[in-house]
Amino acid sequence: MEATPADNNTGQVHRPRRLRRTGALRRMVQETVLTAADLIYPLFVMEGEGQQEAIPSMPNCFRYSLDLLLEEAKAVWELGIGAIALFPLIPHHQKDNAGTESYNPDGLIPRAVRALKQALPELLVITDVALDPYSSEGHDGIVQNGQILNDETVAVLAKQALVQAEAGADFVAPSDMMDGRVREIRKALDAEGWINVGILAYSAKYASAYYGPFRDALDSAPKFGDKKTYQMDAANAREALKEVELDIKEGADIVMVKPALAYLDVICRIKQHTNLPVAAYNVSGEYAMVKAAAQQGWIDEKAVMLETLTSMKRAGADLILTYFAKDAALALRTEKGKA
Ligand SMILES: NCc1[nH]cc(CCC(=O)O)c1CC(=O)O
Ligand SMILES: [Mg+2]
Repeated sequence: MEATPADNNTGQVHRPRRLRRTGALRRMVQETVLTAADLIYPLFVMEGEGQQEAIPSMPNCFRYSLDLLLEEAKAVWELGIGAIALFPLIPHHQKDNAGTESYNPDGLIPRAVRALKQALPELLVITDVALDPYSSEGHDGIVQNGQILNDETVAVLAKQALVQAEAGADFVAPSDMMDGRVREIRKALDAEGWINVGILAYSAKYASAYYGPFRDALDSAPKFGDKKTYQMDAANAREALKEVELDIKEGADIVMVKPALAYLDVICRIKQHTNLPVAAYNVSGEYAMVKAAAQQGWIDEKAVMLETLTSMKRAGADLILTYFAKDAALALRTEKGKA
C-alpha cells in the first residue's frame, strides 16, 4: 500500500495508525518477537517399547516409551526448539509415600536422560524435581497425619536432583513448592561437583485448577485434599515476589511463574524485580481450553496460540514452557515474511 494524500485533512497531528500501515512497517515497530528458541516442550515418558498413548484431555500430546521419546525429541530439536522438560508416568506398584523411586539411579527419568543426551547431546534436558509422580498419595511431599512434611521432603528432593544430574540433566526444575529446597539442591549438586547443572525454580507456583489435564497424563491427582498448604493462593502477587527473592538467594538460575495466562501480572512484576531470566509455564488446562474451543470451530487455533504465547513474552517471560511448542515453532516458520 502506498502513502496517498488524504482528501480530507482534519488537522490531526497524532496518527498512531501511520505505524500500522503495512506489514514491513508493523514488523519494524513490533515490540515483542516470539521465537522457537524461547520455547521449552514438556514431554511425558513411560515404560515400554513402541508405545505412544494419547492423553484425551490434552489433544495431540502423548505419553511416549523411551524409544519413541527419542524420535519425538529429534523432531522437536529440528524445529529449532532448544529444550524439553521431562515428566514420568510411574507405575502404581512403584509408588510409595516417600517417593523412593524418585531417586532410583536406574529409574525411568535417569534412563530417559542418558538416552536423550547420547542421541541429542545439544538438546537441553530439564528434569522435574517433585514427589507427586512417585507418591502413592499424589502429593509433592511426604505425608504424615494428613500433613505434607517440608524438611523431610526436601532431603528426598536433593537426592532426586542429584540422580538426575548424574544422568546428564542440564537443569533440574523443582516444582514442589517446599521451602528451602533450592538451597539444599544447590548444596547437594555442588558437593558432588555438578556446578554447571542449573536450577530452574518453580518459584511462584499457584494452587491452580488449570493442572487437571496434566494430572490425567501422569495419573498423579492428590488422593486426599488439595495442594493449598504448599502451592500459592491465586489471590496473591506480593507473596510471589517473596518466593522469588528466597529462591534467588538460595541459588536459582531461572525463576518461573505457573500457570501463565491467568498470572500475566505476576510475570510482569517479577520481571521488574529481578535480572534473572523469567520463565512462564503455559499449563495443561490453558492448552486444553484452546484445543477444545478450536475443535468446536469456535476460535482460530493458530492465531489464538500465537497471541497467547506473545502475551506471555510481552508480560516479561523470557522462556515459555508450552505444549504448543511444536505447533508454534512450525507456525512461526510459515509466518515469516507475512504480517
Ligand atoms: N509437581 C507437580 C506438577 N508439575 C507440573 C504440573 C502441572 C503442569 C501442567 O498443568 O501443565 C504439576 C501439577 C501439580 O502441581 O499438581
Ligand atoms: Mg519457595
